[in-house]
Amino acid sequence: MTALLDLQDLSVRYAARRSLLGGGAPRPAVDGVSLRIEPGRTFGLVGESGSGKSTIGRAILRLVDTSEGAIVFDGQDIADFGRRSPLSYRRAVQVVFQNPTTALNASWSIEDILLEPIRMHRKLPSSAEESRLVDQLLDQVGMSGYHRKRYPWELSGGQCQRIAIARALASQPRLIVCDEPVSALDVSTQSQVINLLEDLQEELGVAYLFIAHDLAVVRHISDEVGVMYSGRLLETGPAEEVYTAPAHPYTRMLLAAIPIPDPDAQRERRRLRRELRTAQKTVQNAAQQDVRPDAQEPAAPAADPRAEAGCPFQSRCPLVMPVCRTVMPPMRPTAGGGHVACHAHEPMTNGVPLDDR
Ligand SMILES: Nc1ncnc2c1ncn2[C@@H]1O[C@H](COP(=O)(O)OP(=O)(O)OP(=O)(O)O)[C@@H](O)[C@H]1O
Repeated sequence: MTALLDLQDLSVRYAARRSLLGGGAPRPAVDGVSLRIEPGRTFGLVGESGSGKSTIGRAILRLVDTSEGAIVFDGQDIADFGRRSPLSYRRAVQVVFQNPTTALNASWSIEDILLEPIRMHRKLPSSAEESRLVDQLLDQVGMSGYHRKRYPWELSGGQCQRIAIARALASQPRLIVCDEPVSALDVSTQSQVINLLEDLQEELGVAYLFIAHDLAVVRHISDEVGVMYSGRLLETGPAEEVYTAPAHPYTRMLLAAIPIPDPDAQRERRRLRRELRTAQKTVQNAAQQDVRPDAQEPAAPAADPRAEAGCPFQSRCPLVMPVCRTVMPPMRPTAGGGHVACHAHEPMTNGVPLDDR
């Protein structure tokens, strides 16, 4: 299937912040990220704070410039648009931000908030039709006509997020960048909003880039998942595969940190920890037997992962090897149809380890 959105080796650098030590080269906030989103599907992008997730969203929305690589939307490199995106792109790609109360203009009524994108993008022949569309959008996000004359500050966080979703839908987008859309909501509201997004996707065929710092949040909504660390994508794959057979030590650590009351899930987590310990021993044994000079060097922790060569996860990785300190591992296929950037991962070809062929 042709990708709706195709990020090709995308890098984004912010201008270096001034420090007492002087400027220095700007470090990439996003470093060589490639991912694809098919029409009507959801890509869940996870990683801890500062890993570069929102920067990818901002680059897609053209709020920051791309330093290297390309963002191809529906077959077109968006760099070809020039400084200002055409209305067609702004119509096709919408955003829902984390904080619904600040994302909505507090001095506008809900009706005005929805009428603005309707007038900009839909060009309906009469105000009666615009008004009908306001009702329809409210209905689609589970709100009623009663809310038309209300203001954002009169609504709950969950209701504001529903309005933000309705506003995004007003232009009939093909992709919505959902940047931590449920992080500011309580747990029961989170699942309502996620269910709503899933229902809307089924009804409208819209695709989502769903950004979250928590793997648990993206599990059910995502078709594909990508795990970021320090500007790099370390693992991608079909959501179920990433959750049941995580290939990167960082993904395993993130999964092991999710609190789950379910005994089956706890068993699964113990299995993941065992797997990680076994892999750790295998790597340590291999390093001891390795006669290469660099194999003898101790794995010193790196102060700033992005300032170092090699894998950005090296300073926290239980499987770190000397090569991890000098060479960024390329993305290699995993048995489950995903890709992982890890030197400790057994390379696969069509699901078969290379050494077993
Ligand atoms: N405007 C900016 N100027 C300079 N550096 C920035 C700017 N915005 C973000 N950064 C830096 O870029 C890196 C990636 O930030 P980004 O916001 O994309 O991460 P994130 O994974 O979305 O984290 P969070 O969930 O906290 O938003 C961080 O090191 C951050 O400090």
